[in-house]
Amino acid sequence: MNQNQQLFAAAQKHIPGGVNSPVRAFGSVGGTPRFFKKGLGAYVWDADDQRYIDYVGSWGPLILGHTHPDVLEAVINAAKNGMSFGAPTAAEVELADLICKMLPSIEQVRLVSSGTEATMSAIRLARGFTGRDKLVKFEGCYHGHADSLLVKAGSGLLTFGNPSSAGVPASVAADTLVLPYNDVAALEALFAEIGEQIAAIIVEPIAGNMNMVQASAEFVQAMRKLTENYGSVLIYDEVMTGFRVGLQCTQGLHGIKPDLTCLGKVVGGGMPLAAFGGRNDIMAKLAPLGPVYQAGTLSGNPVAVAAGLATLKLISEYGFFNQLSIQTKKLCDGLIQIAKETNTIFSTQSVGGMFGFYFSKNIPQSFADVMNSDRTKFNSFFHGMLNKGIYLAPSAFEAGFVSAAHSDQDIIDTLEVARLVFLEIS
Ligand SMILES: N[C@H](C=O)CCC(=O)O
Repeated sequence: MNQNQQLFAAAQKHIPGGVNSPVRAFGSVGGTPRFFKKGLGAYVWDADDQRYIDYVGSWGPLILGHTHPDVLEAVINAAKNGMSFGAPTAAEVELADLICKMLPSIEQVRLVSSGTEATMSAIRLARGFTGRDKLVKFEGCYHGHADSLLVKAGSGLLTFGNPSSAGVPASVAADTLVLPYNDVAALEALFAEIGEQIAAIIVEPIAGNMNMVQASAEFVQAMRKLTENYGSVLIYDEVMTGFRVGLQCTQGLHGIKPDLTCLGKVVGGGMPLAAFGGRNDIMAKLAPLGPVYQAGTLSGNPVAVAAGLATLKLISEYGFFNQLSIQTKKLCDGLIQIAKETNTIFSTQSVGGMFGFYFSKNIPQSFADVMNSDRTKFNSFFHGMLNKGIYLAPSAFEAGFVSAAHSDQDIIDTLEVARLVFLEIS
């Protein structure tokens, strides 16, 4: 047994499934998860000292690559002054100001510790604000693991083939109404029927938890118009896309202002930090100002805030997203070219530093399209790449990420490996 195998066996003794989050377990692709011991720039090293070019980036946060020197320095300096106070700090005021400056839809923001906390709190707030219970979500979207959101969800639930979790009371799930993604007619019909009862729509505006599916312009406009007309709250879950697809996130690309936005991943620079924020009148309902309770001992943790601030400052530098988009597109264009040359049915797309690839002729527009892609082929591709030093997400239902640390040579090396693997599996 190699080190990864030994560690996985040992891990299963005291950690359920040997992992602290299900998607890490290589569930649908099979095989042994890699246990990482080091990350630097675009690379990670596993317990057997195998180096990989990393396109997972801790599932999205590491837009600058692993252990960026400025982020590291900020974290070390902050930690030296205290790991946690459970009290306000100047740095969290600076981060809140910066977020509000970068995203015009956010007038007030609250910092939390995970994406799940952000979405869970945003939904409670939307319900408290509207006095309504019903929530609309879309099939294949994953908004963290709060009870009311584990209904027909993507990410690890899809990976393990169980899109609605056990342990969620039917009474809780009953208020979550699930519609197909990008289906304007279904959305209009639901609002026409019970629009006055709907507290909120929550959506991944670019769904990264069923691989990568983009909301159409018509769908975005319909969500905005219907929520405005019926007094419901539009929640953009930009935990994955926030500061990843562009400096003003997906909402900037869509040219709309959601009522509430959830952020995570990049905003915390690789540390446990997330946020939710939006309109003043809605945020004013939060305790201690209003009746909606939300709290957290580690919320606004100074070390995490330092990582977030350092990261947001670096990605705000002129040309950052332009360069990141070019690099990500180079990868996708290269893959398409190789797929053509090897007669592989394949499609791919990218926005900013986020990409999806599918063993299907056309880029998926819905959950059903993703389900119809050739996932057996995905698994073979994944393992072929992994064995040759390229680390992709171990699931056909997760997006990929390019960081500023991925060099031209890294992309060239990745494409060379992809060519070999396409030939192997075609
Ligand atoms: N898709 C998930 C979050 O974005 C992947 C991370 C996890 O569930 O551990």
